[in-house]
Amino acid sequence: MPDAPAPRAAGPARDATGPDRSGPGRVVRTLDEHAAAVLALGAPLPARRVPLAESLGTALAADVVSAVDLPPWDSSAMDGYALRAADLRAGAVLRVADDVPAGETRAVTVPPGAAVRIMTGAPVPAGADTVVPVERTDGGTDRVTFHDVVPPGAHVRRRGEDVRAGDVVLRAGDVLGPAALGLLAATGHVDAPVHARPRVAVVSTGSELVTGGGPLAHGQIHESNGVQLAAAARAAGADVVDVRVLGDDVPDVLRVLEELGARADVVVTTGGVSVGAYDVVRDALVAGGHGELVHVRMQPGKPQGVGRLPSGTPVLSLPGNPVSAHVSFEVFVRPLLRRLLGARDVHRRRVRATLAADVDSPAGRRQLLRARLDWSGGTPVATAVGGPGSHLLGALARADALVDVPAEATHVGAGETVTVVDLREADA
Ligand SMILES: Nc1nc2c(c(=O)[nH]1)N[C@H]1C(S)=C(S)[C@@H](COP(=O)(O)OP(=O)(O)OC[C@H]3O[C@@H](n4cnc5c(N)ncnc54)[C@H](O)[C@@H]3O)O[C@H]1N2
Ligand code: MOO
Repeated sequence: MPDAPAPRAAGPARDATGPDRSGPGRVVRTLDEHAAAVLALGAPLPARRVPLAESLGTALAADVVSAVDLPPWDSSAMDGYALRAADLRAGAVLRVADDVPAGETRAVTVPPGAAVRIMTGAPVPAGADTVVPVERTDGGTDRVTFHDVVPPGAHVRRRGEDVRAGDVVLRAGDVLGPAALGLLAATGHVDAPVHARPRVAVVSTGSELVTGGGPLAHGQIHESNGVQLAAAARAAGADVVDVRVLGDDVPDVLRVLEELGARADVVVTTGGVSVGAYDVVRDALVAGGHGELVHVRMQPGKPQGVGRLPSGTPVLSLPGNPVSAHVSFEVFVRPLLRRLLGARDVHRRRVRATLAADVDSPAGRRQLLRARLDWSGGTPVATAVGGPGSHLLGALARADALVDVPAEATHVGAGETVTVVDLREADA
């Protein structure tokens, strides 16, 4: 994430088996160091032309030029009468010489001393420079009486006043939202040169996980991270090609990871990366020689795995706690997906906000605290929801922001200014 402290000059430290229980042999990194390491795993995917209807949320691989002027000709902004401004006076009565609906392709001219009935979006006839809305007239069809005047040039949209043929209307790296797609269509395009969407496979691990609803035995829980991460990947612009839920079986996890690696651009796993006896993703990454285990100095999201599968596909192993998985996706996976997608800006918007109430934070770990942002006043106000527990999914679902508490801070007081990551999806 931006606004970060500079990475340490020295190489990554190896963590001793100390009181933080991060585990022997783990690489210790700051959030920014790990985010940079993950981002370095990918580059924008190849470009192709994709129909506009399938391009929402993709990023342009090249600048796009307009084929036409917008508007393409002088057009009326109102239903009414087109005429020469010189002929308009309050109380004037003019002959209605013609009728121009939208879609009229005849070249119509308004004679001096006459008016042409015109509809919104229709071409303004030659000779006319002004449109009088129908409400300011008697609405006549043979002869029309003008109740009052409008300024010369009123309600005429000039050819090319919005976009000119040859203008670059969108740039490489722009992510296509609804308005951008509308602009592409209006400027004569039926498809767009965009980078491929990253193909993402999601793997949840844990013998306690149950899919498909139904009653739970003691010790079981409904699987949720797979659903959550797949949705987050789609919201980031990715294609989710597979979602698997696996038990705590190392050979099985290893086999599935390698299989998915051949079909995906990124494999995301959740669970089993900590220091427990059955942390199978950790063991599969080590057994397959596919990656390293990392202790990131953050909360939530401390245990992480990262590497490459035999196909070369990056594998990102997030912790199993639902809030940890979600926040880890936000700060590590999403920027990589945005990079593969070719987006110019891979990071979420960060804003300065006022903290509504005191919060505490662990020393030495950068905390990303779930919060709601109130934008109703001048400066946004951030209210933490649910506290720091990384199991608090109910609170996560109410949050729309992350308060970024620096690693060295152990307390931030009400009224202090904090940096906040805005999690709301932009309209691209
Ligand atoms: N002795 C230590 N224990 C733990 C440490 C530590 O340093 N020393 N770190 C803790 C931290 S911090 C985290 S985060 C977790 C991460 O552990 P894992 O990645 O191995 O995750 P699991 O143990 O598999 O699961 C944790 C938690 O999340 C639930 N879970 C897992 N997957 C799903 C899913 N797909 N859907 C819903 N919920 C899921 C799981 O049932 C557990 O409750 O380790 C701490 N422990
Ligand atoms: O680092 Mo864990 O992700 O705090 O719960």
